[in-house]
Amino acid sequence: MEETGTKRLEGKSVILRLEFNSNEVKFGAVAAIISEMGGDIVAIDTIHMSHEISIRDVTVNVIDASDIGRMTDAIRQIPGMTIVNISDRTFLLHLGGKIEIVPKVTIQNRDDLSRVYTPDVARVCNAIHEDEDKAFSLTIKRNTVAVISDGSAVLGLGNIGSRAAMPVMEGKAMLFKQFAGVDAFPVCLDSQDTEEIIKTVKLISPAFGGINLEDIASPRCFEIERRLKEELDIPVFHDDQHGTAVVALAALTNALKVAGKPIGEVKVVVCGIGAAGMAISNILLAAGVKELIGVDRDGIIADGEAYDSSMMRSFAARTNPRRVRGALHDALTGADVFIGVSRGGLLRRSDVLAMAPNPIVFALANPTPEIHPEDIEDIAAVVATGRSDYPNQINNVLCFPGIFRGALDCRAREINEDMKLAAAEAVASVITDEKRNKYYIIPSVFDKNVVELTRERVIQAAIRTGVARRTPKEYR
Ligand SMILES: NC(=O)C1=CN([C@@H]2O[C@H](COP(=O)(O)OP(=O)(O)OC[C@H]3O[C@@H](n4cnc5c(N)ncnc54)[C@H](O)[C@@H]3O)[C@@H](O)[C@H]2O)C=CC1
Ligand SMILES: CC(=O)C(=O)O
Ligand SMILES: [Mg+2]
Repeated sequence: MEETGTKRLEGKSVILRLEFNSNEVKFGAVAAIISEMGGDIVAIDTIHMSHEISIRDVTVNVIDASDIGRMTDAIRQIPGMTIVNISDRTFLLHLGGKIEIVPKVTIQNRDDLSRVYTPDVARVCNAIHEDEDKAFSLTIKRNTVAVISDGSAVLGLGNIGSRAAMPVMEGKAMLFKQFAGVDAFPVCLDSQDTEEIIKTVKLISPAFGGINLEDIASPRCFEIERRLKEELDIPVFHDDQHGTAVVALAALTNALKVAGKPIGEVKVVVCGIGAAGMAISNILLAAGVKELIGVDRDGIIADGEAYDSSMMRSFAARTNPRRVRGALHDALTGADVFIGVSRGGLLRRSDVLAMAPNPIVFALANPTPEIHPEDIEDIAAVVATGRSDYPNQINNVLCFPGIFRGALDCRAREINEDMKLAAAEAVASVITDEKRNKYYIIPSVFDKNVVELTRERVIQAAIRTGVARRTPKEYR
């Protein structure tokens, strides 16, 4: 099995609305063609049925999206059969967007109206004017996070712009609410200018208890986060950096136990030293990794090379102690761990074969990983991706809901290093010694213990490091 860039089409589900004359054609004929063309019928809904005309919605799953074209061409050849419509279930789910705002109380009469709005609301406004901290208790601020993107590094899709980023940010908002009860709002900015973004986020910050920066390209994301952290008194967290780093550390902690390797003795290669790669490297160094090599587009990052950014110069100075030079393959020779947060399909089976025995491969690029698990399952001790359709999903969704839940509940001023490390320990600890194995190094996002434990550890760390402005009842 060789080599890089294998083109793989992702599974897809479509609904075909079929109209046919039941005297002329039987539904079984269509079903047979769908099956022959690689389709799996998962639902049939009758929309209309008369003596002659039958209209049915047929939901079909296919592994290879190109099967859909062949299948519909074949169905169109059946005499008496018409395809009225083809709908993509994912697009249907996005019609009109995925979230909405729902009031907590209903306005039933003029008295209610005068309380929620003018004139009575003015008393509440004045109370906040006199003591701005009351914004936390008397407005949505205490439970609301802005999910901010400029659309410049959306998943692994690149700079697709702010409008195209909205479905991802709406998705993040859903995850915040479903997993941690946090009200999050997607804010996609029509600017990719660092100063404009900083200014805009500061201007809208009064309404929010936290800022989650998402899918903003490096190196701009580093400066934006640094300045906002300095200039705002609410937590600012770049999810692609720190969320990914926390979950990667949690997963590596457990993967190393499966592979039987201590963290201080492993050689780690991080591919893609952008937002996620820089933060993953930093947290792994803080957690005890001694030999870490970064690889970006131009190859291995090494001290002594000329880099434009001071962050890259600092990274080079802190990593690659043996001053290895060359390309990804050179970095991977003899390495124990590969962590990819770069681009889909760039890792080859031969690269993994060059690694040390029992290699650990985290191919985290989304939506297409650096290598597909089935290509190396037989030679790797542990494989993980960022996707939900393989075992071992390393995705920042495992930590950002719990981290923000904890930070909001103790009204933390910031999310600091101790809180991130505490979150990584919490996520890792959900997998007990008895349960841990090569396919189970990281819990499911649906495991309720993840958010609960993360929240608890994050609050404890915030209190310990003096950034909590409120102590929740259970910690008093
Ligand atoms: N599983 C997860 O939870 C997460 C996955 N990701 C994925 O990681 C990838 C990177 O995301 P970000 O760090 O936010 O983007 P980014 O744009 O900040 O960084 C990407 C880095 O990869 C480098 N790169 C591009 N092509 C390369 C190549 N051929 N070889 C080596 N390096 C290369 C770029 O120069 C850049 O430094 C994306 O695919 C994203 O979807 C990001 C965050 C979370
Ligand atoms: C998971 C995520 O945040 C990303 O791929 O950008
Ligand atoms: Mg992201």
